[in-house]
Amino acid sequence: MTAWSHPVPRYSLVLAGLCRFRVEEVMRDVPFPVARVSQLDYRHEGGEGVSVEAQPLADEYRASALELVDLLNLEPSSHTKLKRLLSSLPDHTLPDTLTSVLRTSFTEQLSVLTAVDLPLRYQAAQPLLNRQIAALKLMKQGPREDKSNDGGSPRQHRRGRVLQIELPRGRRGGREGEEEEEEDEMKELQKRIEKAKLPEHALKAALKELKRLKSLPVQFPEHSVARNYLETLLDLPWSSSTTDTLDLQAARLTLEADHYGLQPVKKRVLEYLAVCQLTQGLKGPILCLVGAPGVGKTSIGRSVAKTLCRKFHRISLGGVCDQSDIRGHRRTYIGSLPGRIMAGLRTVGVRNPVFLLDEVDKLTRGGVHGDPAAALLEVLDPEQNSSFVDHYVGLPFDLSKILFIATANSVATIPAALLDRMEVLEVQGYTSEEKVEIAVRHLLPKQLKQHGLTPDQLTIPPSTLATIANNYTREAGVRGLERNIGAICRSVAVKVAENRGESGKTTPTVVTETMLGDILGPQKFEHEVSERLTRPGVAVGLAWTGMGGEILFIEASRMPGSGELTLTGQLGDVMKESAQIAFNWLRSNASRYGVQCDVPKETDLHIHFPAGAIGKDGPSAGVAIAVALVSLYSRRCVRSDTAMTGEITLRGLVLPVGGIKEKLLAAQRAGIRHVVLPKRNEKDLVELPVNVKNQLEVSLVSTVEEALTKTFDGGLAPISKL
Ligand SMILES: Nc1ncnc2c1ncn2[C@@H]1O[C@H](COP(=O)(O)OP(=O)(O)OP(=O)(O)O)[C@@H](O)[C@H]1O
Repeated sequence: MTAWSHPVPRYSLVLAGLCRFRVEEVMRDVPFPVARVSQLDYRHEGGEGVSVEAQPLADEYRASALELVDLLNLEPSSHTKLKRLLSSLPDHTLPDTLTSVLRTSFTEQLSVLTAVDLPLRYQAAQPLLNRQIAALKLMKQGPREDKSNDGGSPRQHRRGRVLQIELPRGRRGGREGEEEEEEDEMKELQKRIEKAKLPEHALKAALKELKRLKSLPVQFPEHSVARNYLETLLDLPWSSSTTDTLDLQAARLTLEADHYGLQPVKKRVLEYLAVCQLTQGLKGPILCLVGAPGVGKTSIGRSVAKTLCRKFHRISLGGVCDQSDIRGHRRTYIGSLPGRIMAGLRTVGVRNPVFLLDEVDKLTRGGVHGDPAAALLEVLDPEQNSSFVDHYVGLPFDLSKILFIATANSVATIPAALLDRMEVLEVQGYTSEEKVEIAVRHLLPKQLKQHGLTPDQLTIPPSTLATIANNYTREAGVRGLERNIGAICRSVAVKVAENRGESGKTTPTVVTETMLGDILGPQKFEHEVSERLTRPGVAVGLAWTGMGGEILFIEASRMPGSGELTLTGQLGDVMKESAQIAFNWLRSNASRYGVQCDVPKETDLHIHFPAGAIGKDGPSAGVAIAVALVSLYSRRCVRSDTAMTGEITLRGLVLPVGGIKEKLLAAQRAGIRHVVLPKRNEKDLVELPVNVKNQLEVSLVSTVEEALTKTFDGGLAPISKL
């Protein structure tokens, strides 16, 4: 098994306000505004303190700020850190910094920002800080009913108390305005509830929550929790859906237009859609598209949604290790959220979208907070999903109208119970020729459009595309190819933009193979097989991973020592056992091949699988290991155009292995001309594209003996019979 990780670039933009200024004149608007400004305040870092007049106000403000920190219930270490941070802030920046983090309205923030004179700024900022402190104190006391009975709701009493503590008389009008604003918002929510066409159980829950929301002071954390919940409830598509417009003929055309090749997958997808149409339902098995990265799995999902005129949403399951990712967190937790299914429904706004469950094979199983696969099972089970209850939403929601399509790189790691509910559709890797076709028909036009170019401005001939596919990428899919085409488009876009600036005209660019070095840098992959097979003890195996097929070098070497067998290259147990089997087969057959297999005592044997940083496992390298060992001990080189795959037994039989098509495509990509395969894999050759069949000579073998006759120039036959 192999694993690669590509670093994902992340950027952060930091904006810092330096001073207050007044715009005197706007000189230009596009591409960004440029203005002449006059500076209103500016202090050098660590500069002078505040004026004598402002100092008492500054001291009072700082004391309140420290009081606020004490009320925050922080961990001791965070508490100390925050206090230290506050003490390090100069007096004149404190009101700006703190106001920006307090719970304040936009108008209030603006009032602090527009106060250029420091005393005025403190006067504007202090009440806001006081209000927050009072609210925190009140919260600490806990919600209590106000006994004074002069009408109005308990919430108004509590709100009133907070306001009396901290609002100077002059600002009370502002707070009343805010209260009115909030009342309006409640009315708005009420209207939304009425309009939302909620089913009865959801309507009841929404009205109950609204009632609760009205009774909660806005400063209470529960207020925002209740509000978020109500908004989630109202955003869910309880009754809205799109109308399916399934026309099989049109579906066929869309699938053909969007994808080159992939005939078996398209055929099966059409069958699936036809059954959906006839049964007016989607109770069939969930389709699971399995294949290497970049072979078009997501893209097929998107086309299915397009053919049905449904909305499409992709849910990435990679790394999901907690069932609450699927089923949501219970609302008792602050910051709890609905699960990915409900969040997806909220995003698409209809209850019958196409959901693509991406990377089901990357679900982490057996997490401490419940198995996400079990939760997913419930989502996908047609018997249960008509009343799926997300922990956050807490109400049954009908998921049966959703069309789920799953994708995975390999079936091996899909949880068995999930796999049982799915119909696996293999999406194979592409040959070099197919990649060029895909690039010409789809990738290049797409990239041109994305970069604002036209075919008149940039042409990449098929021969150049083939060089990119063969020498700049080594992949089963076409994502790397698309990325390289994107890089060419970017470099041409610069030229086009520059030329346009000068003369208003563009010169067409035809990218030849010789230009690739300048644009994409040196070639990343070469046909190195023949160079590496010039010494005895080296053989080429064929491996299959979730990333597609690979060629795998095997190097064996012996040296004086004490009879030790060393295996390196991050091998899994099964692969180590394969090496042991191959070696012991050779020891028991050494005399028949006239070789001195004298490992015990006099020599050490070392077998290495290069690309040592990548983990490898599986039994399919057995034949290749045996061949490398025979090559080492017989001092004969393996054929320089040959690669092989197959499991071996101790008796020297060659057993069938998986991933034949991907392995043969990888061999063809690496410039191999001859492959040795287990005889029992003959049936897998049927699905091989004709051009690959024509380019590769295939030898089918049942025993290691037969394999040896095929892998050495002139063959290698035993000198005596068994
Ligand atoms: N047969 C094809 N015809 C046209 N375009 C294709 C074909 N195969 C792949 N592509 C294009 O290649 C790109 C990558 O495909 P996509 O994202 O669907 O891959 P994927 O199999 O879902 O990969 P992953 O497993 O990494 O999610 C997309 O731009 C897609 O349109």
